[in-house]
Amino acid sequence: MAEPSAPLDEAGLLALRTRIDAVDRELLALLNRRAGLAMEVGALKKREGSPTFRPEREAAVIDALKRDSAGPLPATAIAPIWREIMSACRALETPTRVAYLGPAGTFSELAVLGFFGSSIVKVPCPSIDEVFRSTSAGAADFGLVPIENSTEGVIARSLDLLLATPLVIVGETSLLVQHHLLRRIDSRAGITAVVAHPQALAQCHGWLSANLPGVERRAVSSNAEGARLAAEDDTLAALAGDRAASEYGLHVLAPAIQDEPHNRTRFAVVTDPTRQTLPRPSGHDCTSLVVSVTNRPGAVHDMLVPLKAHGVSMSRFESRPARSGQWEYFFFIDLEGHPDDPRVAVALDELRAACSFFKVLGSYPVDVH
Ligand SMILES: O=C(O)C(=O)C[C@]1(C(=O)O)C=C[C@@H](O)C=C1
Repeated sequence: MAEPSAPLDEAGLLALRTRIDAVDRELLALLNRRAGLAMEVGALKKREGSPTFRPEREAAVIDALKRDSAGPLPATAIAPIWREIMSACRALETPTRVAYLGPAGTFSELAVLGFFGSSIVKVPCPSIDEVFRSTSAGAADFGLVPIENSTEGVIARSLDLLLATPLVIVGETSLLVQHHLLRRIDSRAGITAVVAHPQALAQCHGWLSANLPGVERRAVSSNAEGARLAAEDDTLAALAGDRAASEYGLHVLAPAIQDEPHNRTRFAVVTDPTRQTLPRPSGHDCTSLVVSVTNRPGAVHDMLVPLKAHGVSMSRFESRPARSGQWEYFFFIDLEGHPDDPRVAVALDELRAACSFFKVLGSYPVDVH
């Protein structure tokens, strides 16, 4: 039996809440003062034809506040609070339109809200190709696409489009991705098919084999689309996250059934470099490239020598077949640093000289949590 709780000190509670109300009024006045200053920045930028969104500035603001915070707010609470504040301030300057793999309720949408905050114009798209197309055509200022998953590896279509289109990466963000088994009725009996994006079906392969053997796995364009279908058909179950469950009113039959509990997806934020300025150094940056070398012994080793020689660290090295039929590969490389740093610039120049193909996909602030 639980201990009977002590009677609440009503007077003490009221006094504390009155003080919280007073602090909230102060915060509101300060936030409005901040918003006014952001509007002045916006007017200045408009006069100079300069874009509103400055990811390196936002990353630096958050980094500095996390460093200087005296607590007791945990450092992890700082980034989401200030992302929202800056999102609202940015929206007063100009609306930011962001394309992503929709519909409502996808992990991509969650990543968009985490990165840009909620004061944006959402442009949900039916495919990754459409995200690139909308951003290239100027229907969106930015696009957000998944590029790799910690369980399943690269998202090939995103990498192929980064290679093939002139869009550049200006930011990154990552999400812990938990898939639940969702259904309109609260029972596992009579499920004829599990519908989800192929990546989610793959990430839950072990659980589905053990718990729903023989049930069809049907690939659809997104997990949210699967949830939408499951909301209309009682014979279907979907694999999707909390947001899709609440968006489509589905029961969680089994929570977090992905085979890898720490399943993370990394997303890239892309833009058209003719419409937006590229991020300047934030102090903690990543440069992404795609390169190819002629197929000869030692070629990959030689290509990487300049990085070691100039002390530039590599945080990712991924190969994709070049589809030439010659066993040639494209290598997707992430380096630590920004080309404004002379060490990185020299390493990049030497690397370029050692490659038969070389393209910088973008330099951007490392994800801040
Ligand atoms: O500093 C700027 O350039 C601003 O426009 C202000 C501000 C902010 O709210 O702090 C808003 C948008 C930018 O992306 C960066 C920062």
